Amino acid sequence: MSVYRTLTAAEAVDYARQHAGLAQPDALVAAEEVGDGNLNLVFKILDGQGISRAIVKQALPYVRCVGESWPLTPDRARIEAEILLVHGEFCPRHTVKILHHDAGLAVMIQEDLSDHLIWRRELLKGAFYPQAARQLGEYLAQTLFHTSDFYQPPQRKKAEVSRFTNPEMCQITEDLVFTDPYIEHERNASDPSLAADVAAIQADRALKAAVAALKHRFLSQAQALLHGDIHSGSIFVAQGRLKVIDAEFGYYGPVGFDIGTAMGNLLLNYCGLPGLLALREAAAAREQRLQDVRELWLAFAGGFQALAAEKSRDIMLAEPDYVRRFLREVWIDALGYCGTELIRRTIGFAHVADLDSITDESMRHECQRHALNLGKMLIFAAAHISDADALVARIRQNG
Ligand SMILES: Nc1ncnc2c1ncn2[C@@H]1O[C@H](COP(=O)(O)OP(=O)(O)O)[C@@H](O)[C@H]1O
Ligand SMILES: CSC[C@H]1O[C@H](OP(=O)(O)O)[C@H](O)[C@@H]1O
Repeated sequence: MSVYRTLTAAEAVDYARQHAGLAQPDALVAAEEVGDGNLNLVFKILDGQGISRAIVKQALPYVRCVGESWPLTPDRARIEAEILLVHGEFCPRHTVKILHHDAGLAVMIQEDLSDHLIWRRELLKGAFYPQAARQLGEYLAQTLFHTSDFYQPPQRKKAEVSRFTNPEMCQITEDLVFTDPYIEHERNASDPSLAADVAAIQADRALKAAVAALKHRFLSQAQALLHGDIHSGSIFVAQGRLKVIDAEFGYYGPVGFDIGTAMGNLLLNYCGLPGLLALREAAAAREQRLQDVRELWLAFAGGFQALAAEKSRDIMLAEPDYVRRFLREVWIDALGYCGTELIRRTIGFAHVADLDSITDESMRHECQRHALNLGKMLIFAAAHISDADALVARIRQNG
């Protein structure tokens, strides 16, 4: 195993030449660092025509957007690469291909997806990808079913839980999603005019108890190998195509966390649209987002149910009444986690462009308040929302 060092652009090119497995490695001549996430270095490796042929992604030993004052395990790169390999085995159509990885250097080489676009950026412009939500639901059904106890032999599953124990990254989620927004914390960030809303959230004992229950399940329910941070910025789309990247927060956790995070990011866009687009376009795009949320759930639940009927290896778990009961539990969890994502992306450490890029201040605050209220409603009402149509009706009632 190699010893860790941070790669320069020139070293990234050499590395790709040696390890990407391309037919003409010497055609690779330059690298461009394009990382725009919170954590890592990402190089596009270019040929003589300036066309990107592969991606070299390396974990830094700290949180990139903060600096060396926030150290962070580079082992997250091994976990990310290995999760994407597992997910790629079960859903190759919608998982980025990992061409090579090295745990010592905390580096991986991925297929280049430059012929796709980041979904969040498309959603900000009001662009609609009618198949994307269904494809994301399919990715979630395949990856979560095949890594769950429905499919994995129990001894192998326990070994996998251990291989993917990801304590430092989980702690970030535990803190940033489930704790900081509900207390005064220096990592939180929100517009000063939301101060009263923030104070109300932080004083709401019933809300804190409901979020505590969600946090407890995140801490203790090893149901399946999650992506762990499946937001629209970690999803590439093109017409009829969708690919998931960036699984470094993954671990064995509650299935509803992935579903809720994905839904939450679609709903953050729903809340932000009136501040991002003109009235008519915003209204149309909002309808598409509601359709996306519905499709996402139906594709996931339908896919999981079909896989459970066809491929479950545990004959007890395969009992159709139990599968239905399990999916009901996932639904309730997902609505709760959708609520916590809406809240943490509005008043916590890591925000989203769907709200923060709204330039009109009062409109931005209105959209942010909407996200907070929708988040609270979902956390409280989760167990009383029967299905995807009832969810859409509730969201409409909420504003
Ligand atoms: N496989 C890929 N193909 C093309 N561009 C990529 C690929 N992976 C990452 N990128 C680019 O790098 C950016 C950051 O990647 P990401 O994996 O989200 O980093 P981080 O882990 O720091 O959040 C993406 O938004 C995208 O623009
Ligand atoms: C200190 S990490 C903050 C935040 O960043 C991650 O998102 P991204 O995919 O944009 O890097 C994750 O959501 C973390 O909660």
